[in-house]
Amino acid sequence: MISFNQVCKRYPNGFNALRNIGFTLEAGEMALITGHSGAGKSTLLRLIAAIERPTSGSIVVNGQNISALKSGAIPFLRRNLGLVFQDQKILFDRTVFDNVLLPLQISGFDSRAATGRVRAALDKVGLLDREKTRPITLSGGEQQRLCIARAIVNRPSILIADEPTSNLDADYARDIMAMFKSFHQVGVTVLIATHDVNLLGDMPLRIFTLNHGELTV
Ligand SMILES: Nc1ncnc2c1ncn2[C@@H]1O[C@H](COP(=O)(O)OP(=O)(O)OP(=O)(O)O)[C@@H](O)[C@H]1O
Repeated sequence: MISFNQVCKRYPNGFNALRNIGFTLEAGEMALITGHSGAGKSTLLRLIAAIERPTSGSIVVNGQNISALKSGAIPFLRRNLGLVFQDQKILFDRTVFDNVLLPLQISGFDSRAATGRVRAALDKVGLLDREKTRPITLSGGEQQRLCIARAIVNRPSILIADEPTSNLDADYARDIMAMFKSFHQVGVTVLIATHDVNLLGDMPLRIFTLNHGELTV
C-alpha cells in the first residue's frame, strides 16, 4: 500500500515540483502516473523510495510512515521495493546472471538460495537462456527486462518503474507493460510513470495525471 497525504516537494533551489499530492494505492493495485515532461512523475516515485524527502505532508508505504524515516532505516524500506529507475546502470563487465545476483549479495543471501532466485527472476522476464552472456549482447528491450529481473529478484511487494518503456519500439514496450501486468496479477503493487498513455491498450488501470506538480484526477 502506498498513501500520500498533502505531500509537497520543493527542491533546494526553491522549485515546487509537487503540490498537495494525495492518493492511496491499495496493496495489489496497479496504476500509471502520466503527465508532461517536468510534471513531477519522477519526483513522486523518488519520494516513495526515499531517494528524495517530502517538504511537507505524509507518505505511508506498507503501513510505515516514511516521511521522516531515519537514513539507517531506508535499506529496510527498499527491501520491499522493486525499483526500475533510469539511473540504475547495468554492469556491462558482468554477466546477465551476476547483474541480477547483485541485490541478493548485498542483502546477504547464501549462494544456493540466491542462485535459485536469480534463475526464477530471469525466467519470469524470459532471459534464462541468456544468463551467461554479457548485457552488451542484449537488445534494448532485453536490457530493460534485465533491469526488471534485478528489481524483482528480492520478491518485493511493491514495484515502481520510471519510464520503463522509453527508447523502446512499440512491440517491446507492449511486452514490458504485459510483464508488469503479470506481476500485478500475482499480487504485487505496481506503479509506473510514463508519458506514453498509448501503451495502456485495453488494460483497466488507475491513472494519475500530474500537471505542473498537481494531480488532476
Ligand atoms: N534535484 C532537482 N533540483 C531542482 N529541480 C528539480 C530537481 N529534480 C527535478 N527538478 C525539477 O522538478 C520538476 C519535475 O521533475 P521530474 O523529473 O519529477 O518530472 P517528470 O514528470 O518525471 O519529467 P520527465 O517526463 O521529463 O522525466 C522539473 O521541472 C525538474 O526540472
